[in-house]
Amino acid sequence: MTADAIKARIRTVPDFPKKGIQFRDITTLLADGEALAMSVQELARLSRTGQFDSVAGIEARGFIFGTALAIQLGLGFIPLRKGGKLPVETIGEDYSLEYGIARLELDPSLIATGERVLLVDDLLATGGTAIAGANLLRRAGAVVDRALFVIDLPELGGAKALAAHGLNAEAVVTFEGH
Ligand SMILES: O=P(O)(O)OC[C@H]1O[C@H](OP(=O)(O)OP(=O)(O)O)[C@H](O)[C@@H]1O
Ligand SMILES: Nc1ncnc2[nH]cnc12
Repeated sequence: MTADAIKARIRTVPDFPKKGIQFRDITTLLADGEALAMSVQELARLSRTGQFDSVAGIEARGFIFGTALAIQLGLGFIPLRKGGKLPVETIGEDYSLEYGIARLELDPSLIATGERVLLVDDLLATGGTAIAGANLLRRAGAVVDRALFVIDLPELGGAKALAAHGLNAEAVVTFEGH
């Protein structure tokens, strides 16, 4: 029921940002206080089977849910930023996603060796973004084996791709089709 209520608040926009993409737009979910709170509660519930020292979120939409979850769990938040945004020395990964290519960067001094980091993003499609995020965190010394999403698009194979990289992926809701 909770998942259905959350799903009902997500808007689907065809052919954005490219023809053939069914864009799952979370802005309608964010604008609904009850649905937003439920989404964060569901992420917190999924996280309870693990022990974490911090939460990392992926710019931009992953910052919203990742920060809210970190506050809920009483943990710090690690931002994985898009290329060229951080004012210090960074490590970076280039990657492909459902509709393009991008780069993520991390300030490795934010991570203690062996720190257990929970990776969070709004949506899992091909998994390219989350794998790049996990790679960065691991290069900085973190232990990363869990990733949580509000939305999974299973037909794009993201969870399988993450599993091949040692990451267990779970999501609050799924959408069939692209
Ligand atoms: O599983 P993948 O195929 O890698 O796609 C998923 C990623 O795509 C979207 O981010 P986008 O790069 O559009 O950035 P935004 O959050 O800044 O809108 C989404 O927020 C995920 O991070
Ligand atoms: N179909 C989709 N909708 C929203 N964000 C996405 N990121 C990657 N694929 C997406």
